[in-house]
Amino acid sequence: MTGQAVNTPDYVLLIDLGNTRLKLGLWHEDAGETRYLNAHPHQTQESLLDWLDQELLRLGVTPHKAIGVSVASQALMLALEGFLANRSQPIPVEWVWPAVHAHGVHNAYPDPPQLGADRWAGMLGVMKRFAHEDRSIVLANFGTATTIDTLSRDRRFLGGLILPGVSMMQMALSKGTARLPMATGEVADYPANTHAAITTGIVAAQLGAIRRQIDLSQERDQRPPLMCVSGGAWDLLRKEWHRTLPGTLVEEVPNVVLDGLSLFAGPQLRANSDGPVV
Ligand SMILES: Nc1ncnc2c1ncn2[C@@H]1O[C@H](COP(=O)(O)OP(=O)(O)O)[C@@H](O)[C@H]1O
Ligand SMILES: CC(C)(COP(=O)(O)O)[C@@H](O)C(=O)NCCC(=O)O
Repeated sequence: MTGQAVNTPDYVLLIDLGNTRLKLGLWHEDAGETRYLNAHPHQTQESLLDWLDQELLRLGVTPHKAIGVSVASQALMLALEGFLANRSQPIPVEWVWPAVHAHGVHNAYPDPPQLGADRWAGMLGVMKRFAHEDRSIVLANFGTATTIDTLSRDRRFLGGLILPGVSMMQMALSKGTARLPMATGEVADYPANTHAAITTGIVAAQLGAIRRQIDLSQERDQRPPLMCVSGGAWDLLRKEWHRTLPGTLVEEVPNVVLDGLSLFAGPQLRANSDGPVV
């Protein structure tokens, strides 16, 4: 029937369900590429599902399945699965969980399910994107939390840091003290007002943590790592990054988690994985 979405076996919906936003992509099997769609916050389940409905209507094709990672609540995952399963053309969801090894990457976590699935997909995403890079890769994701993960030259995920994200740091200071506001100041060398003092402290904490991981790679490899950055809060840090870490190679990879997920979308590529896809 004209105008009706067709359930097409060569399209796979990619879902990155973070603590703040859902990020969506569409993998096209024949073209071997991902169309990055959009992102939406999920303060309320209802508004998220309304938004998703609109996004799916706009696609013009119905993916035959979805592949996702989630670090959000089980309840939200189930709501999303139910919503996609109950459409006139159902889209079953396969969730990707961290494994000991997948797509050429070894996982440092002795208990892989403990690792955030988004961090694992991020490591696979940089691996895919920079397959020929002969240096360590440090991926900093500035999401709800900030994570700073290192992939070694021989493609082992070595481990990484978790710290509160930019907004979470701002909220913690404002909620946990009597006198500190939600800061909106500018970064300064020696801040002389409260807003600037908070903003500068937060930016310094974020970039200082990254410097630590860069220095560790430098010591181990005797050369600097390739730095990759992603996440909604990166925009707030970009300017200060270039001021405090001049000369550091940096690649902006906003869709790196979706890139990692796309490895599980194609049958040939998926066969290379020994990780659980459940
Ligand atoms: N329009 C926006 N909506 C929500 N968060 C935003 C927005 N713009 C920037 N941010 C920042 O991005 C963070 C969320 O980034 P995101 O990559 O979506 O995180 P997550 O993967 O945890 O869902 C927020 O904590 C906030 O600091
Ligand atoms: C660290 C995280 C909260 C980051 O989530 P995000 O900010 O991307 O929503 C998430 O990856 C997570 O819940 N991890 C589990 C613990 C771990 O990775 O060790």
